[in-house]
Amino acid sequence: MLLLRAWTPARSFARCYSALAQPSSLSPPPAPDRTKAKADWKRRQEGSNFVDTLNLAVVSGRGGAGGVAFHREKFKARGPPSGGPGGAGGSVYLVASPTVTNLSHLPRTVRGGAGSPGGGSWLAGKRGEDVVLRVPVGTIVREVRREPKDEDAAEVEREEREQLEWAYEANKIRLAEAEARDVRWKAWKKRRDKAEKFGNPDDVERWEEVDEIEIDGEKLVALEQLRKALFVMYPQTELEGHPHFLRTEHELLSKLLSREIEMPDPKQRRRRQRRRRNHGQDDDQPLFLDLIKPTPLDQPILLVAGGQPGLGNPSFLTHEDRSPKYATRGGDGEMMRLELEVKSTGEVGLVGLPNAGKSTLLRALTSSTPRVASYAFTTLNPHHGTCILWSDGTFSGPRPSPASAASADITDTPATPEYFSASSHHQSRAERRRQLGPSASAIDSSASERTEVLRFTLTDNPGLVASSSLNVGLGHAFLRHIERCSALVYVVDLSSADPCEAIASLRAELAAYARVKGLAEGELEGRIRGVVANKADLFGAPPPPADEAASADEEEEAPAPPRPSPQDGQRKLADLTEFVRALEADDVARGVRQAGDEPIWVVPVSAMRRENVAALVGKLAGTVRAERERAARRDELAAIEAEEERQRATYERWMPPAPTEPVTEEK
Ligand SMILES: Nc1nc2c(ncn2[C@@H]2O[C@H](COP(=O)(O)OP(=O)(O)OP(=O)(O)O)[C@@H](O)[C@H]2O)c(=O)[nH]1
Ligand SMILES: [Mg+2]
Repeated sequence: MLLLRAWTPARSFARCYSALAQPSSLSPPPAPDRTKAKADWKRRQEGSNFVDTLNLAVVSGRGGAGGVAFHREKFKARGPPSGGPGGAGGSVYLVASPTVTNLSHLPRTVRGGAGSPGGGSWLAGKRGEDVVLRVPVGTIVREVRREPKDEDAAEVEREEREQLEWAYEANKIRLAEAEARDVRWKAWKKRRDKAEKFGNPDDVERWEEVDEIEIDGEKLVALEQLRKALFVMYPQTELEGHPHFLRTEHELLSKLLSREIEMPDPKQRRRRQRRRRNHGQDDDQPLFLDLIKPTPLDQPILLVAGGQPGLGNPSFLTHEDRSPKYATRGGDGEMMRLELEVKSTGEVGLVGLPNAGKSTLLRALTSSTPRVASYAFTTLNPHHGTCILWSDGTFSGPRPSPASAASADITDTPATPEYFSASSHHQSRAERRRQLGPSASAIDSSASERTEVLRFTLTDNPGLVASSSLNVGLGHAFLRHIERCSALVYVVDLSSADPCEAIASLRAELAAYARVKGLAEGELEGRIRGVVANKADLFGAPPPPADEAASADEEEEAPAPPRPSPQDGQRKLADLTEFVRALEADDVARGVRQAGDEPIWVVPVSAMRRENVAALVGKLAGTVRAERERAARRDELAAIEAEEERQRATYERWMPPAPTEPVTEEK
């Protein structure tokens, strides 16, 4: 009865609830991440379903029970046992995939399929379906454990253990009785057979069941409950005094006691934590994965293994027991709670204040189309683009835009660019090519001759504001994606009042964030490789109006404020370069940067008008090549170190230890 009481849903719910309500004294629950909720809300407001942090539970499927059946055939009334084994439960795997960019496709609970029970005619049950979670490359996976630290949970565990011990004791008594009875029965049968053959059968005493040892009622209930959870019985079978069955039961209970297998939970009311490697020992660390590289598809990472399949009744066939009328149930699935955090990995990350033109730049250099608008925080999640450099000196990033509306297609575009609008969908290819203008056809015509020289990824990050590092606003939600880029580039608005001030502010934020996250001193500032001075077109005379109608409109409007001269722009650019050199010297003095490193480049561009972007691509390509060389050198060094370590370990294993005491020679 006690066992039943321990497993009633109401009780376990009350316990779970109190376990949640009472914070454990050892590990205080983390404060709710308000910034995350705010970031998600803001993204939803903008119509984006980008999710970069997620808590989810993964549960593997339960194994199917083995079948209990006997073969039936014409002229063969009592065939052999023919129950098939159950199907194994489905496991849950994890794969870091380059084709996934966020976690919005993942549900809160992921379940592996349950295995089907085995059938008659030796038919095995169907395997439960495996589930593969696909997460973006750059995802950090942490296992969250709610340890049953509080007294209530410990009490449940103690009760469970007690039930198991009682069941074990009851089974032991019954087994001893059954075995003794078996011996007596065999002796009695021998006597009776002899008497029937040679003498008077009435001389042999009647077979009498000897009174069995009385077992405590609670212990019997505990045994019955566990029996139900462990075995499937043939209909209308009474195996209470069956020695072979009791022996199998004894083996299973011993394994449960020594924690070789887990306690079953017949109704699946409670999910078990992931099985510890050392069965209940605390030395098994929670799972932690940092998926920097894509996982090979043939080597997915196993999170929780599916439950073991149950055995069919032929598995219990022995010389003594020719018709076993029982099979075992499948093992329970496991559960693991995970916390996923995506930190995008890009080769070059764009860092800048809001409205500096980072998204416009990404559109100009790659075929990625992040939203662009003249207000701050247009971008709320990172956007990636790939820039390809061809042998003829061109780069195939941007989709060529209609020449007549060169600027209109970039500024203040809706979320869906016109390239994807319904009208352009139904255009013929020739029609679209005509619309794209002569530049597109020039590139296309030489496409067969040119070859790809370099390909790199660029990441447009949300704009940073002062105190982002303190998680103000959507601070860390934005900064986390900068952490992983191997090279960083500042994007500043050259036409703003003080571009140097912008760089100083960005630099301070990066330094503070590195400090908050426990990164090395100057880790993020040290990754700055260049500065893009954007909006250089705002200096000097405005471009001529596109058509007459537009110029007529402008004449009616109030006169525009005077534009700064090209000389102003050059002066600002020189100041900016000087400021960057001073920062570089400071970095070298602090040891963040090496004196021989390539200098930080400063390139003026107009991302909107796509002017001087070719020069910028050249600089970015140089940076990417240098970074790749550096990474290759690092990998080489790590490989040499690992090899040295391996050789040292081998040497220590095979060489005799040095004598500790001086050996005295006998004379
Ligand atoms: N004149 C001029 N305007 C530009 C240039 N680049 C961007 N802009 C304008 O600047 C505004 C902001 O551009 P975005 O690309 O959205 O800026 P952002 O840095 O991505 O902004 P957030 O996403 O808010 O961080 C838009 O109105 C663009 O049209 C440029 O080279 N010249
Ligand atoms: Mg943007």
